[in-house]
Amino acid sequence: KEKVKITKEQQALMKVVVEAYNRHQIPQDVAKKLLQEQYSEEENFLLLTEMATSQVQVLVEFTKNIPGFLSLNHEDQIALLKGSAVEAMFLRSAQVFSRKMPNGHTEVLEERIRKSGISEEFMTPMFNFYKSIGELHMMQEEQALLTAIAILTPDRPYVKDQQAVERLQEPMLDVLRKLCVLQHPQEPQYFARLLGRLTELRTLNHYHAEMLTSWRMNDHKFTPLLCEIWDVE
Ligand SMILES: CC(C)NC(=O)n1c(-c2ccccc2)cc2c1CN(S(=O)(=O)c1cccs1)CC2
Repeated sequence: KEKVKITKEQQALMKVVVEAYNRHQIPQDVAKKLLQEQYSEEENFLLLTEMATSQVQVLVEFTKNIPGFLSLNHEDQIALLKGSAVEAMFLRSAQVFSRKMPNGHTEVLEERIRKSGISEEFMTPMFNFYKSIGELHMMQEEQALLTAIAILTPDRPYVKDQQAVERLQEPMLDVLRKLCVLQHPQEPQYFARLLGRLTELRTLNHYHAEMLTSWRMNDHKFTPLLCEIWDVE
């Protein structure tokens, strides 16, 4: 059985990505607000708008710290950010949702999200995803690398130089694969399960587009940043 070894430069790459991931966290006070006293549907929606807007800012800062990203063609940088924004939001949501919270908090959080004006039909796939991420008990290195891998997806719409994006994504996939083998020796399928979550994420893109349409119907307002990153209005 070949001994899997993470090289010095892979160690360095992982360190940069994990530090960037941890440096750019959503302000806890915003997440805490969701757990505080009873909110109306309208206020829950506004809170999610605030959290999602803050997360997009965090996403942009994290992405700028991915080695090589800023050397990509500028239009491609925008195409990758817009193409991955919703997936990164769902991935971050799943990580926030499956974080160990004082007992009862997860249920309160779920309640607030369910009462925020999002149509019932999107709740099941959304919460199924949160739970499927939670079951993986991902380490923060895995969370950071998986988010970077999702952002560096070469076949997003309008990406011109896909090879350049592949050249950035492949080293991330290599180090994540080795990390999974080293951290989960008794679960050889773990890396494949992580990548399977990325496939599940893509289906959530579709649900999100439908959510947006239904919100627009009942005249829900979003922030300029969300409108820009989601291409609405
Ligand atoms: C952590 C942040 C990024 N999560 C977040 O904002 N959530 C969370 C969520 C999940 C777990 C814990 C805490 C929060 C659920 C939902 C959203 C946002 N979206 S949205 O972006 O479509 C939206 C924006 C405005 C109105 S609806 C709807 C669903």
